[in-house]
Amino acid sequence: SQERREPPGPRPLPVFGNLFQVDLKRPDQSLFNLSKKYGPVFQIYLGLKKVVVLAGYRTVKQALVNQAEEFGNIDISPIIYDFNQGHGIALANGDSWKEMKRFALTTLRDFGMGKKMSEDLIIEECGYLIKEFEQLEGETFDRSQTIDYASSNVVSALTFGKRFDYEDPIFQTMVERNHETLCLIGSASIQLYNLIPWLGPFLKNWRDFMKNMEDMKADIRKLITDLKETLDPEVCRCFIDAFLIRKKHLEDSDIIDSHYHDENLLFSVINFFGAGTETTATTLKWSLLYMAKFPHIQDRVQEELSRVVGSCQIQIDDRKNLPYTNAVIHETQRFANIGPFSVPHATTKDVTLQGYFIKKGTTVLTLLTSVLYDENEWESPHSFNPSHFLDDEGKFIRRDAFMPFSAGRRACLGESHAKMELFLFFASLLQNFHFIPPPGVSEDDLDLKPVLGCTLNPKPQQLCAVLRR
Ligand code: HEM
Repeated sequence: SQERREPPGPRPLPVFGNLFQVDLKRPDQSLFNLSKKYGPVFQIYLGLKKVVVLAGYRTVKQALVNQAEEFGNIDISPIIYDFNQGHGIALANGDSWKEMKRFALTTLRDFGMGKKMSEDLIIEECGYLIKEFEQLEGETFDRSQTIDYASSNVVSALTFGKRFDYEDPIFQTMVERNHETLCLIGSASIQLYNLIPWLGPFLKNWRDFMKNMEDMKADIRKLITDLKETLDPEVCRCFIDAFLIRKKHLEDSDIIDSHYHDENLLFSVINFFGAGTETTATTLKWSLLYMAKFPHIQDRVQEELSRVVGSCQIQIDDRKNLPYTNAVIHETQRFANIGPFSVPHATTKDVTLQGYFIKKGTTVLTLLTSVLYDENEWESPHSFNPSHFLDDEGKFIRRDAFMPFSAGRRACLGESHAKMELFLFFASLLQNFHFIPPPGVSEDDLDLKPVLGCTLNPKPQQLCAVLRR
């Protein structure tokens, strides 16, 4: 019947499905192109697996916001199950997810409202990051590791109640391993494993992944143990403390089968570290590359910063007086589009979307590329244009299709935190340094084509940070 009409899509080959129709270098672009042919709701076969793709702001919003419940599960593929066995926040579903997310949101909000905490620890980290750049004395740098460490330290301070020295070998290993694990999850051989799980032990990437997970869990368990041993229920130092205190309260009231158990703590922490490090760091790397690439935009940011804050310490309250800087950060997130697929979702029940029937448990990709580059929403989607976020008087404006954090009930838990971090890091760096291509390289030579890792990353390229003071 009409009710059961499946979404259209290209005809699949046996076994391979539509794999040959997807450019693996930019799969998101391929799917965006297919949506122009088949419409905003279409299906493709990645091998034997059927996936429904949602494209464009209107459609993605309709699913994630208006039908939030129906489209609100994460797709638990075999590798995701190996990752966390259903525990934690980012890759879990059901009551446990709901309770963990609620708890994490409240806890982060409390840290932000105790005002000083979140803001101060980001400002402190800015200081360390600036010192690292100063030491370069205008020499070239490739932007990567220091920024990863700074970003990871903000999440670490929230979760473990302490930052790490950039030279700390254990910390360096944790950051590197986190990156490697995310890349492994995205690798071709792990996708093969997802289709044919018994292959696991024969695949090097799967074995590496499992080993990484064990090492990561061991490191984090150790950090948790240290906090447990020094826990004072009257003083909450970090997320882990907040969790342990809640757990103790429940146990003291003889509630022992709650969701507040060691595995949920362990994987929530792993999620914070995993979701909070790479995303913010990659965005920041893009922002510096754009500034070197578009010097007239950098000049305007620096003019605004000089005029509004001068050489004072930048604080979050300054954001409302820095509309151009804020617009540049938003445009960076839009244009860089670091998580083009978001996280694969799955339907929680049979559902109809725009007249198409989608069965319970179907994998759904919300194509964020098609939202952040939606031609019906953005005046000039294919160019870096901060005016997307400014009105005629130069005031900052929000845009509905600004959806790098996704939307609806699975929306990013760290959104307001990440925004604070991006603003303070970016504005402090631009206040102190001018970013330019290295000697002998012109702005035109800087390459904006992304490389697909676990996020869309800038190509490794050298830049110079010239002190402005
Ligand atoms: C620029 C920075 C960031 C971007 C672009 C980003 C983006 C995203 C996206 C697209 C999702 C998936 C939403 C979905 O499934 O529909 C997500 C989920 C999540 N993010 Fe972020 N994120 C960022 C920073 C952070 C930070 C700093 C944290 C931690 C403090 C964090 C924690 C999480 C968690 C825990 C989830 C899972 C939420 C859930 O499943 O309900 N993220 N993020």
